Amino acid sequence: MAGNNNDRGQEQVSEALISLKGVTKEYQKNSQWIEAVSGCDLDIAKNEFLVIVGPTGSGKSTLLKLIAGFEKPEKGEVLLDGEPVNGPGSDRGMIFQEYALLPWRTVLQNVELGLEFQYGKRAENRELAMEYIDMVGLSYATGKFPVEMSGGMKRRASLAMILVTKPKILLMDGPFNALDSKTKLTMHTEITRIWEHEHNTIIFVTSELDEAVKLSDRIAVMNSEGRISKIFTNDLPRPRFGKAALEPEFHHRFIELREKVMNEVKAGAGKSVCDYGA
Ligand SMILES: Nc1ncnc2c1ncn2[C@@H]1O[C@H](COP(=O)(O)OP(=O)(O)OP(=O)(O)O)[C@@H](O)[C@H]1O
Repeated sequence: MAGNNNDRGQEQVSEALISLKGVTKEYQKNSQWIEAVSGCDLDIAKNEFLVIVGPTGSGKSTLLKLIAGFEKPEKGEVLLDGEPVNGPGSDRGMIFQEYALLPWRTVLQNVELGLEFQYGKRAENRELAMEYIDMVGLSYATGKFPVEMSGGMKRRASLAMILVTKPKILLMDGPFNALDSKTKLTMHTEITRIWEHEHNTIIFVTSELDEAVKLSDRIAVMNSEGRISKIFTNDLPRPRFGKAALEPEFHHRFIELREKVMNEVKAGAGKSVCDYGA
């Protein structure tokens, strides 16, 4: 079974925060039923930064939606702290590729909205919103509307909107796709800093292997059959930015892991599109 074909990464999770047990999700596509996710077993530890990679259509987004509770499995179960997930909850915050900002609200008003949904209008919402806007480095732009902001600023604002509600689990689906490389680098530093500060558990989908190796504790590879073919443990020391990343030994290990993951993705791509580059 695919879930058993794991690297030692799977063995290291002694106490799982999230457990997927034999999870299968089917969709009807072109009048046929397909298994978008097929018999997945996966344990994710508290405070872990897990990155999921795989070819197009391998079920990465579907796996996140199952953990978020937006989708229900046909077979198997998703457990959170040992309890079955029956729907979305404030303990899980999902960040999509698209921005979730309301165009007629400023940064501050958008971030406050997250709190209003959860707690209603309260005096302390503004102060808390400001704290998280500061955390994502946007304090200079609290009064700006989405139309006045760059892609990077909108990502930051979306991140603050979710983070302010303090979800213990962050589900991030290609959150930094389509950002220019400089902004992406800043976002990588920021999300790592926030994760270290807030101690949340992050499950992050990407189509970029550099991003996967830079951010992860472990990397789960999905294949064209919707299965997890392998889980790699990422032993690279942190921090992984700036001077540390320029050390020859670090660079060598970085490339080595990237290659291994790349080979696994390619091996599992089948006929599906594999846009992970050379
Ligand atoms: N709501 C849906 N209805 C029908 N089919 C769906 C639905 N959502 C996903 N699928 C199909 O399920 C499979 C897995 O989709 P999913 O979006 O999870 O893959 P992915 O790995 O995230 O892909 P990508 O990297 O292209 O975003 C694909 O074949 C997709 O077309």
